[in-house]
Amino acid sequence: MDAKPPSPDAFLIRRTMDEIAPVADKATSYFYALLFLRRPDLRDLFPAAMEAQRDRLFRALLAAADRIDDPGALTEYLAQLGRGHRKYGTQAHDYPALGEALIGALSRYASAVWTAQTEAAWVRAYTVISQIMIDAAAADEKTAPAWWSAEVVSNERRTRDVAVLTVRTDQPYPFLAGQYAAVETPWWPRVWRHYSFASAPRADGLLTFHVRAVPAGWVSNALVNRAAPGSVIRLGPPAGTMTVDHASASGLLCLGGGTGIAPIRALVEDVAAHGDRRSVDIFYGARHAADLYDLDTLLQMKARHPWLSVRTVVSDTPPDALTGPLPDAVEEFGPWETHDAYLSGPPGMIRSSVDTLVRIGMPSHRIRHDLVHELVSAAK
Ligand SMILES: NC(=O)C1=CN([C@@H]2O[C@H](COP(=O)(O)OP(=O)(O)OC[C@H]3O[C@@H](n4cnc5c(N)ncnc54)[C@H](O)[C@@H]3O)[C@@H](O)[C@H]2O)C=CC1
Repeated sequence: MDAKPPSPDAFLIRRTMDEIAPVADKATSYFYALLFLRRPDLRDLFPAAMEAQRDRLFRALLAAADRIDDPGALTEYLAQLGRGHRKYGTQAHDYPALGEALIGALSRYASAVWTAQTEAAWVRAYTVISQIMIDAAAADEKTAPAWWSAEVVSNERRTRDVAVLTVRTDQPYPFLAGQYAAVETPWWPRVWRHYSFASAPRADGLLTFHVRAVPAGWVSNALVNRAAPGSVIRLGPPAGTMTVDHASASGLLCLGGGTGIAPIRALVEDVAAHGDRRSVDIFYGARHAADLYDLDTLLQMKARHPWLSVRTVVSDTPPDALTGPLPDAVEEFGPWETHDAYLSGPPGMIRSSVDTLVRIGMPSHRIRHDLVHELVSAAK
């Protein structure tokens, strides 16, 4: 395969990132120190405890710069990021200060490769990045609120640490099955975490999330253990590209690990609602059989829909059915060349599932999942 050589700017940007990688922690701290020194007022847009936020913004900027040679992917990623930043209260005039802090941190921690050309390449990249974000936010402002208030309707405990939360938004919330939203609780102001919708859009407008309370997970523990009917949380705009292409007739191969089963369930409802009757094969993975908290619902769906198959894969204890890593089980039942794959679960599962599927011949453009770095924060 002929990989296109990077543009001169992309080459300089990648070289800076390679230099920064081993000292990314220090560069991140310095980035925020510079930012708050120059614009103390921006401190209020961030959570009180910065450890939770730490490198998210800095990493998002680096991820964007890394796509500078791929305008399609760059625009899609940044437009979503720009819209998503409205809920933090970010204004167009805040972007120059962010750019200065970014370049200040990079020039200090990548000093070995920093030249006037490198700086010029970063200035050009940041100008493109910030303009796409600003434009997307401005366009979104015309049609959508910066965030939605949502009242908890029910909090149903499924296992010791997994809860199903149902909420009602104050205004209509348009989204697609397979997408996710950032969620903020009243107990941890300005700390946002991503959760996938566990059902397709419903006639009653209610939204559902599956949340596992993970150790040291502020938002997840608050949602599982404190959110009760009447609690009000905030939601950012819908995001994510793991949605069904209804123009295609291909079967869907769905891998859901742990609470990653939530959007898979939404996809099944979406296929059913469109009357597509495409084959949908679900592999539902968990560490222990007792963690397959949503199996009953999936089996009920299977009883209604002859085109749906559901297989469970338990990795850490010997069950009566399939054992071992989720991707291996999928390989056993292949080939899947005529399917589109939908992957949802822990980052490690997504990475190894992509590797397995590509290895057994599935073209990578048929594999859908959301950005792993976004989902890492989803776990907390
Ligand atoms: N749209 C998405 O991609 C969504 C992702 N998630 C993420 O899914 C995760 C769910 O966590 P838990 O319920 O605690 O699941 P878990 O950690 O108990 O694992 C669930 C499944 O993934 C497999 N797995 C875990 N690590 C793996 C690895 N490195 N390689 C191969 N397989 C691996 C396990 O064997 C099991 O089958 C969270 O990180 C959450 O952020 C949750 C909802 C939606």
